[in-house]
Amino acid sequence: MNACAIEVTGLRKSFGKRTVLNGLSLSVAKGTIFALLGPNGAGKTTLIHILSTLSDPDDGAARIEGYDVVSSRTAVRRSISLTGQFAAVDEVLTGRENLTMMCRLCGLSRGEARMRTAELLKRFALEEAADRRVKAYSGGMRRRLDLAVSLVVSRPVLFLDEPTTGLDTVSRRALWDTILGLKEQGITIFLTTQYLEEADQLADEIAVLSGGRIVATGTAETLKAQVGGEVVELRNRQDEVIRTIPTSGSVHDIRQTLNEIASSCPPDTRMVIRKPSMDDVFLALTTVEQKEVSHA
Ligand SMILES: Nc1ncnc2c1ncn2[C@@H]1O[C@H](COP(=O)(O)OP(=O)(O)OP(=O)(O)O)[C@@H](O)[C@H]1O
Repeated sequence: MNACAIEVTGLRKSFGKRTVLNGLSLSVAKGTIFALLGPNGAGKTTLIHILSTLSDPDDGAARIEGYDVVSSRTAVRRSISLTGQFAAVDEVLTGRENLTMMCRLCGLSRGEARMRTAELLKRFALEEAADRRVKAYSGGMRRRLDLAVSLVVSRPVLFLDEPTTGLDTVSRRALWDTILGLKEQGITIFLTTQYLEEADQLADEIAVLSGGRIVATGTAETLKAQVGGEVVELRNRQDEVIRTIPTSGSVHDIRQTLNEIASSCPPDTRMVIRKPSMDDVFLALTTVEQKEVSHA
């Protein structure tokens, strides 16, 4: 049995002269959470559209649960659920009506639809708001409803395109718990995010997308280790970070760094040495890639 839920090799996609995906390859193990991390416009949604058969690649191949996204479109669609960036629910209907409608569209009988709707309202903590119109829902409630709607029929692979964008911290954390609960049920989750903390908290594996390719993959820990052992952080009098510099942490390296920066720092600059954060990782990896692209 293939242990990969998603396999992508050499994927390319351009819009006119703009190359968005430039030979992208990745694989996602079954039953894991995979986070694709990239800044605005990096091509995350473009990749999700190809993997969910909404658009075709120009070149390369992608398989979901062993099915090719171009030649076995129907089998791929039967293997996936997709929650996009914008809530795909009807605002005039209530949460319960939206769910029941989707259940009926998916072929469930009236009785089955009622039961499945009640189950999903409970699972996504929407019971209290079930009979309110969606236009009165908060952002977090809408996201939960959107997720519930996409899970009316249980599929092995779930795509979440920036699931927590625009949510406040409390709603974001609540949605993380929901996503982790779906993983516990054995669902493979492929999510895109701009939030490093989200990738750090949720994902078994993280991939950084930059310049149309995956520039690094690993766990949050291995990615941090890749950037270097420590970071020298310089702070001004107001305690604001003015610069961070990766370092191996050795006395020799830190002395060399200090020699290089000391003359240009105001006298009250303070220095701390700390482990790199995911922000440092992201900056280091995408900056190197941008330099390579602009020199190409
Ligand atoms: N149908 C299209 N026609 C032309 N250009 C497109 C099309 N779809 C996407 N693009 C361009 O491709 C690039 C990548 O877009 P995409 O939406 O995949 O990025 P993203 O990483 O999801 O960004 P965001 O985080 O802002 O959603 C952007 O420059 C976008 O303008």
